[in-house]
Amino acid sequence: VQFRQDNVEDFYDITEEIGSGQFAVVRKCVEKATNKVFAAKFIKKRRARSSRRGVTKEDIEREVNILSNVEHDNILNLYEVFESNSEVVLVLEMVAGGELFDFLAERECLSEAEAIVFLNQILSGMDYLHDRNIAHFDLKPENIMLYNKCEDPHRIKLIDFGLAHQIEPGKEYKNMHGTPEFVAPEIIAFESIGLPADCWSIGVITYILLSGCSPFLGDDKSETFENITRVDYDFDDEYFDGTSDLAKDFIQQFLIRDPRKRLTVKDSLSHPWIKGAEVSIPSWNTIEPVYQP
Ligand SMILES: Nc1cc2c(nn1)-c1ccccc1CC2
Repeated sequence: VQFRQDNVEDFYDITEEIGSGQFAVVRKCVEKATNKVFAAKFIKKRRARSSRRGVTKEDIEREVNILSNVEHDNILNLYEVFESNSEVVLVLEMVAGGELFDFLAERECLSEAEAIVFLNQILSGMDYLHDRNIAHFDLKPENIMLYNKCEDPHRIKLIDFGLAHQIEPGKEYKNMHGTPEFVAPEIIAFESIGLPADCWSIGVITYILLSGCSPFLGDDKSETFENITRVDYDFDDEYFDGTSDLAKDFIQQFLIRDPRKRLTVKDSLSHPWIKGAEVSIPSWNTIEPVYQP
């Protein structure tokens, strides 16, 4: 995908803000020629090498390259890219169902059946990425968007590949990034990191989906890091009383200190909790669909 040097406003009507990150703002936009709705992600370019603000051209190109070379139903699609001297604009597929984070906040926690409907899609998208040695490195409920609110069962898309990297097998990769609550111990220890870091985050996300609680969250960042480094978490009966042993085993196999011993995405698809699930989502207007994953 080439970076168009035209002005994005000549081709899209830019409207309300629908999201924002550290150096990016996402606005709803309508393509003038087709009246189709997209999401425009405006990324501030870093001006000087020494500056801490904005994103380097190299990091922006990495995100664009990854998005341009992936195509999966659960990964947000990139349509085109515009560049001006101060920013790069990614024209992305519009998803209007909001973050899984907010969906969960309204419900406090999900039934195992509902969590499995989401996890099947998260694991499917992550299996596609990991097959291509692409690590997301920022998996969290805020970066999982619902396609739309009214659909049932809910379809999701993985978004924000700003920290994603293609990991060359055998090559060492180290970096300190991600959101404290969800980062794997090897990231905190500044050891080499790879695909297993995403698997740790999936374990944290599953714990949150089923309980509404965050397993390692402390009163501040350093306490959270302490809890992660010690893998200090438990299944408090107050929140996990009705949770099946299979679900707890699924989580436990991701939250393992040694990345080499951690469950891979591919293996997790065969875990009895995911594989064995006869998932049916009660929906008011149709007979009960029974899903055989
Ligand atoms: N960092 C973010 C953040 C967001 C998005 N993308 N990247 C997004 C993409 C498509 C539709 C809506 C959004 C809003 C949140």
